[in-house]
Amino acid sequence: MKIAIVGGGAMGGIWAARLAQSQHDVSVVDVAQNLLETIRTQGLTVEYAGESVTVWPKATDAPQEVGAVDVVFFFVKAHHTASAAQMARPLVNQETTVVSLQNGWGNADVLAQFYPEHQIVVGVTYHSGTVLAPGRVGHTGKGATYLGPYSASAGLERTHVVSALLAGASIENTPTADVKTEIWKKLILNAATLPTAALTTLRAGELGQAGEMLDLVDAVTTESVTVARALGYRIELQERVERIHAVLAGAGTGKPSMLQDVEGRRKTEIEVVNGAVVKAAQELGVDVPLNQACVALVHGLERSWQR
Ligand SMILES: NC(=O)C1=CN([C@@H]2O[C@H](COP(=O)(O)OP(=O)(O)OC[C@H]3O[C@@H](n4cnc5c(N)ncnc54)[C@H](OP(=O)(O)O)[C@@H]3O)[C@@H](O)[C@H]2O)C=CC1
Ligand SMILES: CC(C)(CO)C(=O)C(=O)O
Repeated sequence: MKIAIVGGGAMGGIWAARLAQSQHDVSVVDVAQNLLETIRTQGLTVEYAGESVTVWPKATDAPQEVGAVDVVFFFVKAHHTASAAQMARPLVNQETTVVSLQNGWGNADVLAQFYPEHQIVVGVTYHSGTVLAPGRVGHTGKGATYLGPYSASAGLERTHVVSALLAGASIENTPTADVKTEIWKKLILNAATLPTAALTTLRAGELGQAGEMLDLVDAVTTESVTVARALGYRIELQERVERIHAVLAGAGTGKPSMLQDVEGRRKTEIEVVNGAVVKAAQELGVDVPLNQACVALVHGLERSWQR
């Protein structure tokens, strides 16, 4: 299949390597010139458990050179989704399936401003990755991936095509019509783990060690689960707490994505993570002081970089 990955950083790099290894025609579309130059001259290298694989996808900032593809995966940060979707228009014709497995709430709504709703497949992934250098990615954790149609009226055909594509590239995944529940479940994980890691510089495994920080992770989880349940999602607190502890332990020395952003002094996704929980809570009239504190602290940190 002809595949494009828009955003060839940590997650996009992992996806591009897996799909290229499965003999698909993969193009990485990105704006970072040093990344594109490295992929063109040295290939894209992904390291996992002490082993590394190098693949040679096309790498470009000119999607018109690639043309329409069968599937395009968006792996940019949420605040870049709109500009990336605008740039990626030449990749999409009426056959193309557009996929977002980004973190946070609202990415697919943005994509739907650019592409027909029935072509969009949305979901979440519990894989994790770290950019070690441009074009060199550490695949720090493996986990489940959930996919489903963005539009309730769309049916699961496109979801199954993407699911088979990923399964063929050894990316285990579950197609589901109830993908919004899975997106909220991941949002709860991210709200609990991303600002706590970003504000302390603790890596995933360190954050998962028993103690006051893990207690705080659990308390943010409890708050966000209350909001999700008030919205009508069937999400169990105990399941979330156990899964979050397992994901943190499994990601070991990996740096949660918001910590990577803070270390690089890049704008974070706090707005679409804890910010989304706060927004939903305000609409419901529920108090979420911990999520609010996370938003304020991360915004404060971002503001300090402008001094
Ligand atoms: N890292 C992780 O472990 C996980 C991340 N995610 C989610 O996946 C998404 C991607 O995250 P991650 O891989 O960490 O991000 P990265 O920052 O590692 O990679 C994003 C890439 O997109 C590029 N980019 C920025 N703007 C555009 C644009 N307009 N068009 C094309 N490319 C662009 C960036 O370039 P530049 O650097 O120059 O901005 C960068 O190379 C996020 O939503 C994240 O939350 C989900 C699960 C785990
Ligand atoms: C690794 C994980 C699952 C949680 O921190 C993640 O989603 C991220 O880093 O963005």
